[in-house]
Amino acid sequence: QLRQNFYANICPNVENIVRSEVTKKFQQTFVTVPATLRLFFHDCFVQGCDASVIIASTASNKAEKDHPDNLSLAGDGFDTVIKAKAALDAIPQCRNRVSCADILALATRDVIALSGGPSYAVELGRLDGLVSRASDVNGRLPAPTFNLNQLNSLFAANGLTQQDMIALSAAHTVGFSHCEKFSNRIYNFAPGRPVDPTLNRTYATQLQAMCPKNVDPRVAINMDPITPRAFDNVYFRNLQQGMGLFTSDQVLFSDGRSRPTVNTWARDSQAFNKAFIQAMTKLGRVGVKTGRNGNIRRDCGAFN
Ligand code: HEM
Ligand SMILES: [Ca+2]
Ligand SMILES: [Ca+2]
Repeated sequence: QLRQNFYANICPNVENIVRSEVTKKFQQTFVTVPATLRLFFHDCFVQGCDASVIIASTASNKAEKDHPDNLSLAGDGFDTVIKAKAALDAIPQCRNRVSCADILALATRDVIALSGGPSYAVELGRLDGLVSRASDVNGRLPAPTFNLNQLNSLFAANGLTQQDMIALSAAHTVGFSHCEKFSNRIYNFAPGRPVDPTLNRTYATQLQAMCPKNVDPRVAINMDPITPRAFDNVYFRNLQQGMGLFTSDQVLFSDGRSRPTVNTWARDSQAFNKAFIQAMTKLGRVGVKTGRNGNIRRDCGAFN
């Protein structure tokens, strides 16, 4: 099982070394924050938190990162882990002793704190996985069109409650989305009703301006239009205003079963922070590898 201070005798400075590399990377580009956070989520939901998402494809194996749902993972997340790993490997005592999965868990905690979110103790001791197949991603990641039942059942399959799911969705308080991920909501929602009625009218018009039909597919927009670079509970206030970007965001307010939680966390950032920390800690326990199911990779992007 995981525990805090797992590396106390193996690599006592691991947390400082990772934090200092993540901070350097953050100073170069803010994208480090959303990229690392999303990478951690996509790792944990497929084969557990085992860095399987970081593995590169080879001639004989199409890896998770080349599944369509992972193609939009920003390179800066992978790069953050690789840089932190290199810094650890430069210290003889730490060389190849810290798993890539744990580095990603620590880096995720650090990017959240760097962008103004809560900090928390990270449980450690994950091993890196021995399998990474694109086909394993099928059906394991949520789609932006999901309704509450679909969200709840996918998160429940990972041991997470509706509360955890709502708290984790607030990760969309930072970062970007490509236009195609929500274009259905602004152009062809339903026959005779092009715009999703749960979408704020002004916001819908702004989205149409930023994402015209036939927009360059590389265009990406802020998911939180108000505080895109702050990890905060404005995500929930946006939902109250009809400014959730995806169906899967806005449904948390539209559906009466999740709306009370959204309202509470929109009002009370302390309560949100507490729930978020608990949910991230639970996310970090999903499918953890121990013993013969894993190892510590020498290169996070390739099996030993
Ligand atoms: C609840 C269901 C979720 C759905 C349907 C969903 C879907 C998406 C989609 C479609 C994007 C845009 C990708 C793109 O166009 O590049 C995105 C971005 C993002 N997601 Fe989620 N997501 C969900 C939950 C989460 C969770 C639990 C986390 C982390 C704890 C997370 C973190 C992020 C981040 C940080 C980004 C921005 C990435 C970037 O700017 O590079 N998401 N998500
Ligand atoms: Ca994984
Ligand atoms: Ca924000």
